[in-house]
Amino acid sequence: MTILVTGGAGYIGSHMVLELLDSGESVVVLDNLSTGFRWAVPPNATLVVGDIGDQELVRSIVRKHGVKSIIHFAGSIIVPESVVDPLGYYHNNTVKSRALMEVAVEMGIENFIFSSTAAVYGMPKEIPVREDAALAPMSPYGSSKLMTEIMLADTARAHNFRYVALRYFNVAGADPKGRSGQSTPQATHLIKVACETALGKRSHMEVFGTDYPTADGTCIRDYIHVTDLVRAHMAALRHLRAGGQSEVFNCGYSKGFSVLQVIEAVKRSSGADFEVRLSPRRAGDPAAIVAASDKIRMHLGWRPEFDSLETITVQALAWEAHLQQFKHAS
Ligand SMILES: NC(=O)c1ccc[n+]([C@@H]2O[C@H](COP(=O)([O-])OP(=O)(O)OC[C@H]3O[C@@H](n4cnc5c(N)ncnc54)[C@H](O)[C@@H]3O)[C@@H](O)[C@H]2O)c1
Ligand SMILES: O=c1ccn([C@@H]2O[C@H](COP(=O)(O)OP(=O)(O)O[C@H]3O[C@H](CO)[C@H](O)[C@H](O)[C@H]3O)[C@@H](O)[C@H]2O)c(=O)[nH]1
Repeated sequence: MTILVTGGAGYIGSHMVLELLDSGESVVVLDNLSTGFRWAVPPNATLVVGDIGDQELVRSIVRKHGVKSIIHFAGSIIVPESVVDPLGYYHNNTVKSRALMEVAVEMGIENFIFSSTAAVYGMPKEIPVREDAALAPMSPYGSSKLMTEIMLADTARAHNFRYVALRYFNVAGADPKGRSGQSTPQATHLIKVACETALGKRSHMEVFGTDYPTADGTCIRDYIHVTDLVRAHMAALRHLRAGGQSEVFNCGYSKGFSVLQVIEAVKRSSGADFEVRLSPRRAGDPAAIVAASDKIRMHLGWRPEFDSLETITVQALAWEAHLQQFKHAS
């Protein structure tokens, strides 16, 4: 009953692999290492270096390892990059997800868990945003993920195929045991950038937009610890294995923090007072987005354990310091 984790050499995927192995599962990772790292896959998981769009390769992995469940993280993830390269994003996120799903249906995969995103909502009318809110992505990244969600829903209606799509809000933090963390060089995510600046890897950082209609003028996001997020996947897997129906769940804490509040938290956790420059808005950013999280709590019994901005920033800083020491990624 091996689980195929696509994108398992990446930030969230590597935490998923650790959680699965900790739970005694057998894991095979398929990753093209475009943004992931070979070292991020623990030796007791099998790593196949290749592309999710390579159907013959996926077929052979499913056959060889007796895969019954797929957790699909592989994709391109940067909102502003998707604005300048929409076709690249539709190709990697939508077209290749379709290829993967086609093999999943053909090979009788019973459980499929998909990494969706809060970006499918765009700028929601009501906050916290519920799963049944209008879907109006503001970036090709969000659209590329929404199109995959639509394909999943249609496929589940037509075939013996069940899925859970998890709409992640802003994922941050690192493995509490210090085994993995966000390692992407030239990362663009706020907490990662702030941690790099706190540790002197960058001379300063920027705040993108101070004229949003929020209390302090900067964007509000719901930051979820990566370990709580992968535990939501474990709950989704149990749900599907028990014969549960296809569902879509938000993954967030229902708590919003502004960009300036996050930077303050990183300053407090690190004790470093670094330079912060106020800059114009970045393309594709909604002003505020916070998850309604009652559905996942109720249906999957998910209970977060690390829902504090301080815990997230302290562990993200610890991982950043580890990276600097060992120069895993540069
Ligand atoms: N990080 C976030 O805040 C966030 C929020 C919402 C959703 N997500 C989603 O979660 C998933 C994982 O994100 P992450 O932050 O771990 O990013 P990441 O870049 O660290 O991981 C993505 C992994 O997928 C691999 N990959 C990319 N395209 C591939 C392909 N065609 N074939 C095989 N492997 C491929 C990369 O090498 C990498 O290891 C993505 O689907 C992303 O859209 C992330
Ligand atoms: O150096 C930085 C980096 C970010 N920001 C701001 O911080 C906020 C958060 O930005 P991130 O880049 O950390 O995250 P996003 O909200 O753009 O996107 C993330 O969350 C989305 C859902 O909300 C998607 O899931 C997406 O995959 C994931 O990258 C935004 O207002 C952004 O403009 C800065 O001010 N300075």
